[in-house]
Amino acid sequence: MYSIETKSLTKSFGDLVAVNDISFSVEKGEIFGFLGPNGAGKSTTMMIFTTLLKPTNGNALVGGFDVLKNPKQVRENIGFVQQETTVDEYLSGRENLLLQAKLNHIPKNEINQRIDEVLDLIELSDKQDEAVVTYSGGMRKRLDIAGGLLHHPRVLFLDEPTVGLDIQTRRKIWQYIKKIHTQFDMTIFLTTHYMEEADSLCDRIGIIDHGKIQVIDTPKNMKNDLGNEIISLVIESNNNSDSFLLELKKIEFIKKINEDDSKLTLFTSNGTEVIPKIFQISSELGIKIKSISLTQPTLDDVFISYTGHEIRDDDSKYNRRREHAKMKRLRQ
Ligand SMILES: Nc1ncnc2c1ncn2[C@@H]1O[C@H](COP(=O)(O)OP(=O)(O)OP(=O)(O)O)[C@@H](O)[C@H]1O
Repeated sequence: MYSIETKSLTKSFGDLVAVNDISFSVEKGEIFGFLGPNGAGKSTTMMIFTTLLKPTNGNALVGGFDVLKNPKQVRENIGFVQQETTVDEYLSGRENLLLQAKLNHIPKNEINQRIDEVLDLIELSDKQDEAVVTYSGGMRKRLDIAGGLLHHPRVLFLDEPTVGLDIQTRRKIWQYIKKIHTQFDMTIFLTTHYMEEADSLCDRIGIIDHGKIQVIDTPKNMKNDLGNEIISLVIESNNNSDSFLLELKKIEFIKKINEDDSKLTLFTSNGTEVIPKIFQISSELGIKIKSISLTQPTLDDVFISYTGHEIRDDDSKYNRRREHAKMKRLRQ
């Protein structure tokens, strides 16, 4: 049983194809993550799933409902926690949730009990009567997430749930997301550009770049597919560099080689066998090895192997995102 199914989904803004013919499904109860850099098409896809944008082509079913034909039913079955916090700073935490409960048409006699339940879950009961202006960034995010849970959605959408937060707060939020997932037994679809977040939270990850899905798999399988070891090699280039690369490609156990100028990354299933062979070939061809190291693959390596570039995780993103979101709102 799928919570999200999409086929040939495409979204263009003028000449720009932000989401380019993507098809995939998310199983009921899964935590599924879209991992990709700025501008990859993550938020656009999520906005289509949450009925805030219409696709140019293709379609999607969310919670079994068609986003184009049954948008109201889709909205009743989902929670959407946007990247920007939507809480009102001058209201208390509880007042914010009351407002959210009314917007979600939660029956009056259930409101207080549901608010108590989510406040307890995200451990904000003690601070519920304080104005949000006094809350830290992490507490505001928790309150935002709580607001998305009040109507007990079947599918929860989290757009970059920890962007702009420090690493300790980020890890705390991951714990809350895991707790919510278990307690509410819901499907979670999240977007992130943090490798560690995708690795820690997601059952499966879709790597998205330039509007296209490059691969979908479990983090573990993705890493295993690269081989269990990585040899990073920096050489002093000379006329034999091309032959050196050709010879390396012939070595048994090497699954893939990425080249970045004089830096070579070799994905292998048996580093200890491969390293002596590298030294042998380099001495035969007169190639000087400046450095060599053997490590275990990370999700960063997986990302590079599928996209050919790093995810560019820079701190300026948060402000850029705010500008971006403002632009989106203005254009709608
Ligand atoms: N309303 C819009 N009008 C025009 N272009 C848009 C609009 N929304 C998004 N885009 C463009 O579509 C592309 C994908 O944007 P999207 O926000 O989906 O990316 P993303 O992966 O979520 O990255 P980011 O985290 O930077 O938002 C980008 O090039 C973006 O500039």
